[in-house]
Amino acid sequence: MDRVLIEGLAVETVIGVYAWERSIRQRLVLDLELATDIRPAAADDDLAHTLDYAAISACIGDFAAHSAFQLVETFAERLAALLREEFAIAWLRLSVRKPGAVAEASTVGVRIERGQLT
Ligand SMILES: Nc1nc2c(c(=O)[nH]1)N=C([C@H](O)[C@@H](O)CO)CN2
Repeated sequence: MDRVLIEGLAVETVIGVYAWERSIRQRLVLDLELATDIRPAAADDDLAHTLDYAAISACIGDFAAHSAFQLVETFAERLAALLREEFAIAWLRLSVRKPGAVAEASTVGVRIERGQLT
């Protein structure tokens, strides 16, 4: 199956388990692979026949701006469910990274896959 890609998408959100994290916004960096057949869009050269990565990126930014989860796990799970519902995405792989959360690591985070590849 083909994929539409969104890589290195930076968003600002309230995220974290500790008290000091509840009153600040922190940066998360997301990578997404969205399964879709790109041939109909390519055949017609028509954005309406594919997953619009600009619209999806805007949706993610809005989701982050209005969420305040403790765990990156929860952020990832809820976002994956929202995107699959809103954009009829059969399968996706989503990485959510929280750079700077662990000083000794270049980054930390989670990667999930949801849905079925047909
Ligand atoms: N698996 C996880 N571990 C931790 C998380 C998390 O979201 N998932 N969060 C924290 C803290 O919020 C941390 O990011 C603060 O530096 C700790 N471990």
